[in-house]
Amino acid sequence: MATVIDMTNEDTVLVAMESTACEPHHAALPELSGVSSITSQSETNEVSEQQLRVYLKVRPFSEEELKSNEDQGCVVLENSETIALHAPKGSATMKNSEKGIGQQVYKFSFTQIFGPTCTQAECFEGTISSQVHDFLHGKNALVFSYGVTNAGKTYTIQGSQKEPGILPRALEVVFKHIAGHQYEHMDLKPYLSSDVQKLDSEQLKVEKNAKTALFSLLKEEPEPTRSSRNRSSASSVGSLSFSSVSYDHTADSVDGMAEGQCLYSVWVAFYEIYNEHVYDLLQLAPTSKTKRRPALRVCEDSTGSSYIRDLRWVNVQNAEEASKILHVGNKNRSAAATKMNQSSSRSHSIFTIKLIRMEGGDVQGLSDLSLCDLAGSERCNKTKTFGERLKEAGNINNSLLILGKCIAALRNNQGYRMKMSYVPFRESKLTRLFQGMFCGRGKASMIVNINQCASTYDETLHVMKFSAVAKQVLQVIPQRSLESLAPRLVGLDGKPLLKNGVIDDQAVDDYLSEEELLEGDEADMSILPQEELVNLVESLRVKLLAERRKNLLQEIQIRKEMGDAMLQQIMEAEELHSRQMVDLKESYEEKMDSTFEMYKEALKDHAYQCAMERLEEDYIPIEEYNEEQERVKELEKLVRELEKKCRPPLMQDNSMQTSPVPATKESDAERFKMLYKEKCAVEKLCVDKQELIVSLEQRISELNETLQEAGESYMEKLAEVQNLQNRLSNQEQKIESLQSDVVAKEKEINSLRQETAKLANDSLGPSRPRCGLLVNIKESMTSPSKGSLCRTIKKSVRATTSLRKKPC
Ligand SMILES: Nc1ncnc2c1ncn2[C@@H]1O[C@H](COP(=O)(O)OP(=O)(O)OP(=O)(O)O)[C@@H](O)[C@H]1O
Repeated sequence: MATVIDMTNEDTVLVAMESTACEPHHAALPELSGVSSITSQSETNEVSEQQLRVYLKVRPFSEEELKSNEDQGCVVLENSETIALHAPKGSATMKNSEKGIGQQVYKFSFTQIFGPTCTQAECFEGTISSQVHDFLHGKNALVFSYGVTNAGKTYTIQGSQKEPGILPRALEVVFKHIAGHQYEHMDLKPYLSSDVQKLDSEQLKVEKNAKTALFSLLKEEPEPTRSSRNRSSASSVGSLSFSSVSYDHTADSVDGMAEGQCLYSVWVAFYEIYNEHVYDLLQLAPTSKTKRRPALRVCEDSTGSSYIRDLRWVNVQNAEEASKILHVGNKNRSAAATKMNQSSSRSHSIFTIKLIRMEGGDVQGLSDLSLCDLAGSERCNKTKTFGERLKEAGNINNSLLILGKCIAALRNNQGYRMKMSYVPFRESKLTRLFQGMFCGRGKASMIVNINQCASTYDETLHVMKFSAVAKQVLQVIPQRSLESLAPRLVGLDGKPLLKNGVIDDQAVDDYLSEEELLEGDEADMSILPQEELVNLVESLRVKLLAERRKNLLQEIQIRKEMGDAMLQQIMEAEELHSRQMVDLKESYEEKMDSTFEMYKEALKDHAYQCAMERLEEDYIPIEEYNEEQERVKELEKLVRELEKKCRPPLMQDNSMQTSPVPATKESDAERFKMLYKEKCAVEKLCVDKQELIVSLEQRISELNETLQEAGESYMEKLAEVQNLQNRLSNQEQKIESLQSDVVAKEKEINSLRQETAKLANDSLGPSRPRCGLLVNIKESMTSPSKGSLCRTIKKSVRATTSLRKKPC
């Protein structure tokens, strides 16, 4: 049976969130389910809070999808706010739920759900029409469509020819609203994030040419503007003066603007964020294939608001012109996409409308409405993306992930928290650009698009979980934010315009020039007029003081709460400690008892063991015992017999007790004597034996001593023998060496003899003078007085002969 998880339950949502870590929510959060309209929960004098409005749009099945059995009842609309997702067979969700991870059915609630049969008009009315209304009244708004590829995001925003989406409808409403009050000149242009720039005639010309060139891309000239019909009224507008600054009245456009009349100027921009680069879709794409589109930089102005530097703003006079701009952008987008071999939107595209409001000749307000068509949130592995596509998918997923992180962090930070989470707005271009919208500069809303296809169920579920968290974000909207101040009007150089067209050099000199400020990506700032700055500083100072006071009170409260909590913790710890001590004592006592018992048992065992051992030692086999008993009996019998034998003389003694008494005494005395003699003899024998023993012992000790002496002398002799043996072996070695010497000498002598004989023979031949070693040897041999060699030879000959004579 399918288990149902209600995603309206916030905790369940948090558990279900896969990619975003969320902490448990605070009680101050409003109830999540059943939010169908603006639920402005808490309104103070300064700020109002509003839940982020998250709408759901369910796309109808296409014919192909129906043919390929995509309709498996995965999406069930329960009512206008609640939807249930049933995991189809084969989906990862179903497999996981079968393994006990996750659920088969998830329920989600939305601000409002638009089913497959809903029209674009109903969708517009139900979603952003109120935001468009706010935009017309000076508030900023952001709408982004979110969903997987092919879920209908672009269709929701742009729609088709027959069924225009929310963007053309918004433009329609805007132009309807300002009809008759349109400022038809282009000389007031949005500048930085929230300023207005006054263009001179040259710039105006450039602006007009650029617009014409842009429209020529569609091979169409802009149609005559509806506002031109109101030119008469606009021409009556008198001189323009601005809230705190005025500009030169010489500009022809502002001549004749009526005092108190409200006029509007509409500007649009269309750009995309592709692979973390911002591209202007209203700039002509480079014709050369190798040339890359120039990427634009995201900068910040003095108020910390992000804007895109060098982004093209085009003045539009009616909805048709605006939709043409949309077409030009789309064309550029698809041209770039074709170059990059794209098939579906792989970038986040943003269409922004800026509305400049002038009243009584002053620029009174500037508001913007951005519609962001996010790239599909599909996962890389599912879509089998590689190379460039993988990089794209990585960037898309990354920026969406960061958007998710920002939303989760914003959601976590709302309400009371000891530690605020870092909101990573700056980690992606998308979040960096729309940071202001989440920080009180306007209202944001999200239209989640889903299809009902079974094959994309898992991705759709992921999108729904993301939106479930997004829906919990509370937007804090200040009643009077910095944006509610009139925008600054700046001149060509970006410096504020002062009264009578004179630039306050002093004020300007106090600040860096725009160029200087624009140095570096982050340091792009503009200059505020001094008076406004003073006011601003004063209001900020008051705010700061109030904030500090609030913070101090909060800190005191936090400290108190922390103190209480710590005290509570200490008390609990103490209680726990004492409980642990008692437990420990009890456990030790138990342990001691058990050890005591153990020892007792061991002692018992030991005693039993000993008894058993003793029993074993004393054990006599029964046969032996019986034999012993028999022997005892025999001995007793023998004793009895002996007693019997002894008895007759006793009986005789008894019977003759009265007559022969002296005879008995005599015999006893004799016996005593005899016994005494025997005793003495035995004693003497004992003494003799004792003496013998002593003498024997003496003899033994003497023998021992002798033995010891003999042993010692033996050992000495043995050592001597050993010594002699060593010497003998030495001598033998010497003899051997001498023998070998002798043999050598003999050989030598033999050779000498042969030599001599040879010499003798030679001497018989012709006489030659005798010389050389052999002659000397012979001479020395013949005359013993000559040479020591002869003596040596003779000696060795004698030694050899004597040795030969001696026995070895
Ligand atoms: N409500 C609807 N009624 C009829 N057709 C729709 C509806 N919504 C979307 N479609 C059709 O579904 C298809 C996909 O829509 P779309 O291109 O808007 O999706 P997407 O989410 O923008 O996709 P991608 O992220 O790839 O750009 C289109 O053919 C579109 O016409």
